[in-house]
Amino acid sequence: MSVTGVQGEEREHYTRAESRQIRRRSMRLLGSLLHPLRPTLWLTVIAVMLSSAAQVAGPAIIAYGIDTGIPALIGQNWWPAALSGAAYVVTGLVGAFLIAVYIRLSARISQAVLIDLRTRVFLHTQKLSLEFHESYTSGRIISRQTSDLDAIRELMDEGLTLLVRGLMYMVFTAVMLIILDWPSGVVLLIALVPLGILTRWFQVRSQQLFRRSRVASARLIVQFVETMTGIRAVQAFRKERRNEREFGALVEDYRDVNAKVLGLFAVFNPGLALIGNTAVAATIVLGGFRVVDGSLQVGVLLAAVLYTKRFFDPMEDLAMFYNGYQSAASALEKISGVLEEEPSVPDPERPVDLWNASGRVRFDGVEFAYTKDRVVLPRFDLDIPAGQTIALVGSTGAGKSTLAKLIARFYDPSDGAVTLDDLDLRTLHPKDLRRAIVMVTQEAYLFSGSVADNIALGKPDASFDEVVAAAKAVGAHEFIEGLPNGYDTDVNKRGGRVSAGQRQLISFARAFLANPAVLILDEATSSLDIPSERLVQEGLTKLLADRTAIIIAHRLSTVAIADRVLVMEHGRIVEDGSPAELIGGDGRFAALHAAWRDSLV
Ligand SMILES: Nc1ncnc2c1ncn2[C@@H]1O[C@H](COP(=O)(O)OP(=O)(O)OP(=O)(O)O)[C@@H](O)[C@H]1O
Repeated sequence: MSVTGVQGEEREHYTRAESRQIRRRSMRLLGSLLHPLRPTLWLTVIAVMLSSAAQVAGPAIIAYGIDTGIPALIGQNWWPAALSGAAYVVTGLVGAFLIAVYIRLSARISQAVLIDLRTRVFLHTQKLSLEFHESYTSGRIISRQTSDLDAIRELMDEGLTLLVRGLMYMVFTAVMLIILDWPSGVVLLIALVPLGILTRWFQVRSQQLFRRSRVASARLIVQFVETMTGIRAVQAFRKERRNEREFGALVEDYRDVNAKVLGLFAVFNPGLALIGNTAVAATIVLGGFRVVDGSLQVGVLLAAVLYTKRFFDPMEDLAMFYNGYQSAASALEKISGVLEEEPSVPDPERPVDLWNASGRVRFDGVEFAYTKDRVVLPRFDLDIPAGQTIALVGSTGAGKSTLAKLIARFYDPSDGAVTLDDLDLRTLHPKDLRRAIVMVTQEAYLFSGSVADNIALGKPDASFDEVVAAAKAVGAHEFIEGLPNGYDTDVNKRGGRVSAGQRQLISFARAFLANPAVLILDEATSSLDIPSERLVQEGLTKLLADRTAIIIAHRLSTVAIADRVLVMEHGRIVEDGSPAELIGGDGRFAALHAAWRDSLV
């Protein structure tokens, strides 16, 4: 199984080759993010190194003060003591200044990386084809944009400086200790053995637990987002109790795994303190004997003790860093997977010009399958002359929406070609395609903003008069005038709420303004009341005039305004003719029509 793009994202285990592939992909992404920031990065590293060096100088200066400064003071010589005091203050000040410098620089880097990454993820996911969005849920997209980016932000904001500073500090400290007093250095080296074992133990255990904790928190987000996006269904079907139970189980799982993580720290941190204190004690005892026999100065012993103690200080931070690093690395892996996805409906490299489409649509030997194992539309041909109004009918799952999506090029056929004015849709510039073919979906989605903005989406440079003219044409003007702020009413604010039928009319006005050669309409829910239905029906008639139209008709009243009816069954067109012909015949449509007529009396 491949791990390209978002495939295999939910898997817990990867083969070695797959891990390498994923790691390489996220490193490439990281490299491309950091590349423009190289000068700032170098400055940051230099500032961190210098500040660590300045801090590490402290104990050596103290040793000099005690062993040279104090004896000189007794002999009335103030200079060495004054010098060590001044050196201590100056290194302290320089260290503090450099800390301020690198905090500013690293903040600048982390902001730049995050903004870049956030923008890339947004623009890229927006560009990906419908096929991607139909399978990759919005919960997962939101996870990428929120918790994953947060994990990376946390690492960049604090983790990286912790790591670089901690490591630098440990290396410098060890080197200074060895230079100053090598026997104490040997004690430290011996302490590294249990330290290595403890760290390895922590690393192995924490890797699994941190991964489980991330999976658990991602599940929480997905569950939350899916409940909230489907809140109508949740409340309508009284799913709250079940959701509460499911959410409760997820929270419990998350808590358990976090408790285990804390348990790890409960062993690691005291273990660390034990090793550190033992090393300090050993240094004191060993050094004490050497001070007594005169082979070691007191000041050097004090410095050696300070160095040994300080060596262990950053270790707890490094363990925390490891946690942050793992979260950020896995977040980056997932994000790089999303960014690796290619639109399954790619833009043509050299688009063909299409100015005024007449609206003739043809399917030439088209076959279509969403997944390789199941053909949804077996091979077929279909010719729709310009200006014809087609009603697509058929039972649920027959393939009507699929056929419509092929005309709108939300998907490309698996075989054959869909053409507009004899041009393959795959060769058209997306702008030309969207201008020529417009699909009005069932939900008639309205964006936040005014009614006028929502209508103007059909033609972004439209004047207000054109917006009003479009609304009048489809019969939406009257109800819009009646809204609290007329055309300026915000459709998503309280009071600005519009009914399903009104929403449909707004989307008709939008399509009317766009004035496409081909209009595809996934017809409204049949829940409209009679006056609304009549209103929508009138709007529809105006909208359909002078263009090719394909209507997925759920109401037989809509079929009456069609020139031609296509009846679909199991992905095939089983009947094709004018409404009168089909009603007069003895096929499926005639039966459907008879049943509908009977239901009216
Ligand atoms: N994104 C998808 N991935 C895989 N299969 C799909 C997808 N969308 C639809 N299908 C399948 O394709 C077949 C045709 O579905 P389609 O939505 O075109 O039917 P329809 O006639 O429009 O139905 P309805 O009237 O209920 O909307 C169905 O069997 C459905 O399960």
